Amino acid sequence: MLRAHTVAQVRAAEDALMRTLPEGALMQRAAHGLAYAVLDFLGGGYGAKVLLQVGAGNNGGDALYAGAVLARRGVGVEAVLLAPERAHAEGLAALEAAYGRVVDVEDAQRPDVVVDGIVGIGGTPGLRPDALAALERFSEVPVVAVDLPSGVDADTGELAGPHVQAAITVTFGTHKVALLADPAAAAAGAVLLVDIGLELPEAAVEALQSEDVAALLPEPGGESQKYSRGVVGVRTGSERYPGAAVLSVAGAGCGLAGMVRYDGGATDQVLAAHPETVSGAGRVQAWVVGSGGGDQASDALTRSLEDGVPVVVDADALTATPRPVGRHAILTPHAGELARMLEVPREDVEAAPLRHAREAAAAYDAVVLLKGRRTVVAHPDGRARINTTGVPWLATAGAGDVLAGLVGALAAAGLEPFDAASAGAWLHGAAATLASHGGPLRASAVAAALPQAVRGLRTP
Ligand SMILES: NC(=O)C1=CN([C@@H]2O[C@H](COP(=O)(O)OP(=O)(O)OC[C@H]3O[C@@H](n4cnc5c(N)ncnc54)[C@H](O)[C@@H]3O)[C@@H](O)[C@H]2O)[C@@H](O)CC1
Ligand SMILES: [K+]
Repeated sequence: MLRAHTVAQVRAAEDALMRTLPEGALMQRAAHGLAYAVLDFLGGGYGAKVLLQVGAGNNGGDALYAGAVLARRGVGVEAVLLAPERAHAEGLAALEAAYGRVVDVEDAQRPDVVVDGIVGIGGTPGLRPDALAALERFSEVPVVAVDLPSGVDADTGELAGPHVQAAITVTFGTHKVALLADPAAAAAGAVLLVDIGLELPEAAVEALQSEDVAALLPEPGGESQKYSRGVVGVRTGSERYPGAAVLSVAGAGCGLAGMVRYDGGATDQVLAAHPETVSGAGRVQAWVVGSGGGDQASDALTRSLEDGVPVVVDADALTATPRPVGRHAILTPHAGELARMLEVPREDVEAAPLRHAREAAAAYDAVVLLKGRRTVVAHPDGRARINTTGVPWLATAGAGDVLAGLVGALAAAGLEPFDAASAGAWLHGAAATLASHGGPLRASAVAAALPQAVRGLRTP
């Protein structure tokens, strides 16, 4: 499991560890990890040029100490001090002892890499004009961010004005929430974690990794039969929108549940595309409702909720969802749908997806899966998972229908709603990556790649 912690959690863990270590030891661990990441990024040290942007706090201290390590490896290191009188004194002395130079930004040589040590977890969101001006001097040079891209809100992943756009972020001790949650996560680039030995409490936000998904997936045994593996019922699509039915049945029919039952208005098309489907109402272990259901979606939702089994609620059924609906429901909106559900502008949801997914989970007392580049799964008890698989090509019509069906199959197979939603998002993204191969894809290709994504988890 990849774990992300809040600033308060990190500070408490750092304080506890610092009491057991010699002064400055933690910063040395951080700075060495940072220096080696920069060397890796440069592909070697000798003859390269690095410019450090150094703020007033320990984040700047990390950059200065790392600069000293780099300078001893033959890197030409220059440092711009954004608050010269408050720059980390020992870090500065170390840099100067290694023949690194402090320069005014207008005198700096063109570097191969800029190191962003402006602010870390002690920063307020946004960047001050002097920091912004210093960054703009070499705006086309790749940035390695120290701990976080400066300017983002560490605990929420929200932005408030200008921020650094990093190629990579080297973070210390644990991930920060902003490194998982969009929009900030999109500013972090690739994230490298340097272990500095922190003992951390339960994470504020998690991201499932392949081994976590593998452990959650159902495993058929010799005694298994189709009913014991779970039946997923699908009430999506309509005569007018048969495609949504075909695609949600394709997701539900990924093979993780024992059987798919279709009970909607597009039976002929569903059976033509997926002859293994059973048609008509009957007992199921989870329902999927909403996609392309038009006016019938609300009725399908009511009947499905009455069964008391997990219900995946998508698309047209979302606005008909009672509030609270209860913890057997899994709501799967995109930003526009969540905005309508919470009666807020869509831009507000996009600017703060983690916050809005949590608000909706609390308001509906249900698991909420908010689709996006970094899909958020929020539990009404406050837990949240953020999905890191997928490719931009996945933003294609029908992909959400496949996801709803897949999550329904996992719930029918016995996964808790929170696990079904987060494992479903992971597999959906992994299947999209396989289907894409770096190129465009159709939603049906994502569904077709699901068995391969599952197989990949079982044979590492
Ligand atoms: N505490 C520790 O033991 C360790 C801390 N480490 C580093 O220390 C960082 C935290 O250091 P600090 O607590 O000193 O805080 P920071 O260095 O993150 O920032 C605080 C300073 O930046 C200024 N500032 C705040 N917001 C700003 C903005 N928007 N624009 C410009 N300047 C702004 C403030 O005046 C303050 O002096 C971590 O992110 C990490 O990089 C690491 O060395 C690991 C060990
Ligand atoms: K930084």
